[in-house]
Amino acid sequence: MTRAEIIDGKLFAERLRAEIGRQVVRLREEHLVTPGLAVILVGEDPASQVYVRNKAHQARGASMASFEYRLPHNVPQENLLELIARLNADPAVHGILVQLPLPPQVDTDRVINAIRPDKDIDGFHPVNAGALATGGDALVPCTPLGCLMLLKHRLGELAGLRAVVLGRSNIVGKPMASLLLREHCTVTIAHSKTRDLADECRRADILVAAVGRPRMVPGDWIKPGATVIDVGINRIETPDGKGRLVGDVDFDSAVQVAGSITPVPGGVGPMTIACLLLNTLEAACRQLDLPVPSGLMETAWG
Ligand SMILES: Nc1nc2c(c(=O)[nH]1)N[C@@H](CN(C=O)c1ccc(C(=O)N[C@@H](CCC(=O)O)C(=O)O)cc1)CN2
Repeated sequence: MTRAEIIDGKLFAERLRAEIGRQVVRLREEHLVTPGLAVILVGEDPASQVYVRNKAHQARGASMASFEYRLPHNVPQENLLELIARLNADPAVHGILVQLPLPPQVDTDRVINAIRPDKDIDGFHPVNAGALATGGDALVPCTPLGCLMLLKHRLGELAGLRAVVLGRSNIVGKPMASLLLREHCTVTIAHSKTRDLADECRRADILVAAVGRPRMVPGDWIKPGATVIDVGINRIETPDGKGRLVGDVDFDSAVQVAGSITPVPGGVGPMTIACLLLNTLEAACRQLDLPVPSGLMETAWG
């Protein structure tokens, strides 16, 4: 059996970010506007600190303005809501992101609902979630948007393909299913209560695994030649004590069966931040009634 093609999300994300950077410079030259991204981190979770640092760094790398807010883990919810209200009203800020997860004293839904929908570059606000589900103009959650870009890059036309999305979260599973439906795939959402999970997966031309369980999907759940998108980022123990990241798919067995597959790390993860920058650029253009640059993905891969 030949090995699957590895879908290089890191390279794709680098090229996409470079193209976003060129569009940001053009926006500044032609319209005197600099897209601004505000990132809020509550607490000291080590992984979240890394993601927030990377988001701010990559926003600056794409010539955007970046504003970082770090709040203590025990911050009262009201203080966080006040900060969001201030950023909602700030014309230099076009996109607002609150890094998840939040500590237990904070009601995540209240926080997400407090962000102005047109500045919600995570696409988590119910207005954006509803618009995506009903086929309207939405800011789309970054991870599923990144997955879709990788799929279109690999497969081109997706219409008619059978897609299984493993996982039903609001952040990945549900928006991923909506995006695939929008591309005219035949979509199944599978989850922990799905009967005959392995058989469901084996029917998929496209399998998106987003369950957060290390190496849950073995190679024999995969249809030969299928495209596998692994959203999982799970840190596991190793004998040397250093630990390492693995996905929700058992890469070593899956790579023998699939037609193409995203690795972990270096697959979907880097696309999440690139798509965040894309959403920030889009949000800035919409707020200022300027045309949203199109074809960025095609140009990036050009
Ligand atoms: N407000 C949000 N919070 C969270 C989101 C989100 O989209 N919005 N997603 C995740 C974390 N996340 C971005 O915030 C994220 C996760 C992983 C990566 C990434 O590039 N991963 C690398 C590996 C990194 C490592 O070594 O640890 C990879 O997969 O190659 C980027 C962003 C939860 N919270």
